[in-house]
Amino acid sequence: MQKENVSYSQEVEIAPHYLVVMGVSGTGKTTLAKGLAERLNWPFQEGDALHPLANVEKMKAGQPLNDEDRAPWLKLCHDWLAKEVTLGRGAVLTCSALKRKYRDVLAQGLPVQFLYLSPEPEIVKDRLVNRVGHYMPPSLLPSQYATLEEPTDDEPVIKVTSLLGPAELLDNVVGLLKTVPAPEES
Ligand SMILES: Nc1ncnc2c1ncn2[C@@H]1O[C@H](COP(=O)(O)OP(=O)(O)OP(=O)(O)O)[C@@H](O)[C@H]1O
Ligand SMILES: O=C(O)[C@H](O)[C@@H](O)[C@H](O)[C@H](O)CO
Repeated sequence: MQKENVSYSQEVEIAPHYLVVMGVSGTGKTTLAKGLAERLNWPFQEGDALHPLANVEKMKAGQPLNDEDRAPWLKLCHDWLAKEVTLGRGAVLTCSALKRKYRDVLAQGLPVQFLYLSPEPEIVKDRLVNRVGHYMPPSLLPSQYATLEEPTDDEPVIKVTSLLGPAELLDNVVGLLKTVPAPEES
C-alpha cells in the first residue's frame, strides 16, 4: 500500500533528548537553549529562574555562589528534568553546571546529556560586558572559570566549540543532535 503523502520536518526525526546547556556565565546558554526548544518543540526551562532569591541577590552584589548556595537550586533543576523525562517529549534546561558533582546531581537517574558551550574566555568576557539587562556582573567571570570543572569524556557530554553566531550555531547543533543518540534511561 502506498504511504500517505505526509511531510515530516527534518527536526521531527530527532528523538527526544534531555539537554542541559552548560558553561560559565555568558557562553550563550540561554540563547542556544531557547532556540533549540523553539525549533524542536521541546519544553524549555531557564535555570537562572530557579535560583532562590538569596542567590540572585548574592550574584548581583558581586559575590560568587558556593556549593551550599547552589544545592537547593540544583535540586530544583534536577526535579524539573525528572518531570520532563516522565513526560517523554524531550526538554532543554540552562544551568551553568560548573562542577562534576553538580552534574551528577542534575543527571542522577536520568537520561540527561550536557551540551557544553566553551567559547574563548575573551569572547565570553566581551559578551558579558556588552549584555544589557542582566543581573550577573562581568566581574564574577573569573570566579566562574575558577570553579569550572570541564566535563570529561566519561560524562554524557556533547562539546560545542564553534564560534558561530546564534543562528548558525543553532543550525549546527540541530545537525549534531541528529547524529547523537539519546542516552538510555538509567
Ligand atoms: N553564538 C553567539 N554569538 C554571539 N553572541 C552571542 C551568542 N550567543 C549568545 N550571544 C550573546 O552573548 C550574551 C550572553 O548570552 P546568554 O545570555 O545566552 O548567555 P548565558 O550563558 O545564558 O549567560 P548566563 O549564564 O549569565 O545567563 C548575550 O548578549 C547574547 O546575545
Ligand atoms: O553556578 C553559578 O554560579 C550560577 O548559576 C551562575 O552561572 C548564574 O546562574 C548565571 O551565570 C547568571 O547569569
